[in-house]
Parts: sequence; C-alpha cells; structure tokens
Amino acid sequence: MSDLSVSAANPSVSMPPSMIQGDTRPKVSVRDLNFYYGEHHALKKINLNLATNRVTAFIGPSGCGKSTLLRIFNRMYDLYPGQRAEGQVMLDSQNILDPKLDLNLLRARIGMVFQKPTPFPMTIYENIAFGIRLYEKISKAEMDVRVEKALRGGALWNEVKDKLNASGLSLSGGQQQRLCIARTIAVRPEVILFDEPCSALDPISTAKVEELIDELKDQYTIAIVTHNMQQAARVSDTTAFMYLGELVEFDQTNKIFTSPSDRRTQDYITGRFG
Ligand SMILES: Nc1ncnc2c1ncn2[C@@H]1O[C@H](COP(=O)(O)OP(=O)(O)OP(=O)(O)O)[C@@H](O)[C@H]1O
Repeated sequence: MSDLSVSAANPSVSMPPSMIQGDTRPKVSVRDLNFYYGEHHALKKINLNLATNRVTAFIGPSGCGKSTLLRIFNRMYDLYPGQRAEGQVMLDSQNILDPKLDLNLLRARIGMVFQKPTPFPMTIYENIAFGIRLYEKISKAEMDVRVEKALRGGALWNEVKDKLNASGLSLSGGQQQRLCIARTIAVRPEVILFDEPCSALDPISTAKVEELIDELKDQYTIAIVTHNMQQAARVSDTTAFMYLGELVEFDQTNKIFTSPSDRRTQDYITGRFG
C-alpha cells in the first residue's frame, strides 16, 4: 500500500496502517517543489501527496502559499510571465510541470472552483453545456442527460430543473457556487481544487457546499484551501499546515486538530497568530 501522506520532516514516512482506510493511493504526488514569483521564493521544498478519493485541506496564515500551491496543480501560473515552478508534481504517472503537457487536457482532469462564484453570463443549462462542448461532440439528447447529471452532482438539480433557461446570474450566491461546482464536474475531472469556496457564502449555503464536498469525494480527489478551521476539520481527511512558504505539518486531520506535532501548528489552530 502507498503512503497516505508524508510528514514534512521526513517525506518517506508512511502513516500507521491503523489510520489507513480504503484506497489511499496518491493521485497527486508533490516532490521537492519550489515556486518563484520572479525573485520571490514563495514555496520551499514542498513534499506531500493528495490521496485518491480523499479530501486534503490546506490551512495557514495569509500569504503562506496555499493558493500558490493550488494553482500549480492545474498550471494556472503558466498564464503569468516570471512565475516558475521547480521539482515534480505527478498526476498519476504524468508530471504536471512538464512544459510539453497539453494544458487543456490537464485542466479537464483537474478542475477548479474559485472563492467567488463565477457563473458565465448565460443560461443555467449553457453554463454546464459550454464546458462539455469544449471537449466532446455529443447530441442534444446526450447533452440533456449530462447537464442533468452534473446539476444533480452539484446538488442543484431540484432547485433549477424548471428554469434551466434562466440566467446563471439570477441564482443566489450559494446556488451560483453549486452551479460552478456542477460546471466543474460536468467535464468529468479526476481532481477538484477548491480555493476558499465558501468565503462568500452564508452559513446555510456553506453547509450545503460542505455536504457536497463530502459526497464528491467518493468519485474525486479533492484539495481545499480554507481559512475556516472548523471547515477544515469537518470536510477533510488530511490537513496540511503551511507557514511562510513551507509545509510545516501534514497529517490526518484529526491528529492536526487534536495533537499537532509542531508548535507553530498548535499556535495557529488555537488562534495565537494568523
Ligand atoms: N502574483 C504575485 N506576484 C508576486 N508575489 C505573489 C503573487 N501572488 C502571491 N504572491 C506572494 O506569494 C506568497 C504566497 O501567496 P499566496 O496567495 O499563495 O498565499 P495564501 O496562503 O493563499 O494567502 P491568502 O490566505 O491570503 O489567500 C505571498 O508572500 C504573496 O505575497
């Protein structure tokens, strides 16, 4: 069996077998990853795995590098000159950092949901169908099935099934975020990245999105950046605590929140800084 996670101090350490349940093969393996914004060394020698069909939370004070790491997983940084990554980030057996990689295919395999809901200014139906059409040529009947499936997967179908031709922008903030999640899963990714997906949502919508994340992990490997400690504790299986561009601690979520090994993790989760 493969490692569930790696400790920052010793990247080769396996989790105790008693803590491993089900399939914990790494879907994404990060090895000796460094990232630079020009001269600024923003991520320092990061080593960790995202386990298959698990939720991994990234926590840490503002500016510690959580979003930077998430954006590396789908090569978002490629859009910006002067930003560069060194090391290895394997998605199964393919290095995400390989300059020859087809980025459209990568982004179909690794979807991303952003902090603010960002529906396209088109109908609810088209919000879903648009992405599918970029990758596949299917009939209207097949598309109808796919749209319904994605909206069900995004826990939105019952609320929108009678108004698929209404604008995506006419939905509430929480519904818009679930539409964005539905749009992401419509193209059948393998990994979903959530960058503070609930920070613009009210508590009820937040609970719905958290519930959804819990359901989605049966089929997808999930990484989530959050400032909300309770959220990390509720939704994730493993948690990475980052500080000043370094991975300080990476372990079972339960362990991180009850008996962290590093003083800095302890200080952060108890609100002493950040
Ligand atoms: N476009 C950029 N150009 C230069 N430096 C950047 C850029 N984006 C981020 N940084 C720097 O990289 C470091 C990591 O930033 P990042 O946004 O990844 O942190 P974060 O942990 O996600 O923070 P937050 O919780 O506030 O979103 C910070 O020092 C930040 O100032």
